[in-house]
Amino acid sequence: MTHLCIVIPMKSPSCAKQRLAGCLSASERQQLAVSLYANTLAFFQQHFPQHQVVVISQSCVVLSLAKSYGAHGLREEGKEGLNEALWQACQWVKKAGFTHQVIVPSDISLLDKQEFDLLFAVATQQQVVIAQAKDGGTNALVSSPPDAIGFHYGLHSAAQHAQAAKRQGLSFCQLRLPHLAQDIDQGEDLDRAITQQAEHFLPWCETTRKWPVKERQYA
Ligand SMILES: Nc1nc2c(ncn2[C@@H]2O[C@H](COP(=O)(O)OP(=O)(O)OP(=O)(O)O)[C@@H](O)[C@H]2O)c(=O)[nH]1
Ligand SMILES: O=C(O)[C@H](O)COP(=O)(O)O
Repeated sequence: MTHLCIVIPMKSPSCAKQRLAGCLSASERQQLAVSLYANTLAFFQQHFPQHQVVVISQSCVVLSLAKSYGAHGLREEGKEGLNEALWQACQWVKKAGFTHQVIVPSDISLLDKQEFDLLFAVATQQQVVIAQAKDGGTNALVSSPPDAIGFHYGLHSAAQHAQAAKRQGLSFCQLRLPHLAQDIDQGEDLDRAITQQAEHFLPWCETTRKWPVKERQYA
């Protein structure tokens, strides 16, 4: 019996999207981070209400927003970074008796139900499933049991997670899904997202008066 918990790690908005500092102001970066995060919460509440969602963050505002979308909020202890935050969340997921943990970042520009239907279906057949990010990162990580492998988010993390699963003799597979591969890290990612999914980003663009500016210079 699959009992699946979705874990969303979320930085404090004031610290988020630092790589966009070359093209967005601090308040624009904060607005973007929060709108992507709220969109992620709304997506799972609407399309996968049967799955528990857990958010881990240092920010009370982030945890309060999680609660408003029916998610459970976990207060991150210390400031050790993403991998430590995920380890803390994983202890809660294990203790709560979930068989599968699915880590999803808060900054995927367009979440696609069919891609997650596929991810969750594969998760019933493999102990680890890695949905690669466009830059070699990890944009979704399924593990069963939740602590099946350690967390190696950072440079080339998809390969790191695959090696960890292989080392431990676990069944695993890597997926490259068109929308799930697209998180927003750099200015070019933001322009692509606004251009390709304008209707989805319209509220944020209008709030911040930002629109794809072809000649915009990115740092
Ligand atoms: N709880 C928690 N979440 C984190 C931490 N670092 C990153 N995240 C989250 O992990 C996901 C991937 O984050 P990154 O792309 O590395 O960070 P970012 O804030 O989106 O962008 P940068 O500031 O440019 O690195 C996002 O959902 C972040 O909010 C952390 O230390 N703690
Ligand atoms: O995917 C990862 O390992 C982390 O999210 C960091 O990668 P990113 O900075 O490309 O999002």
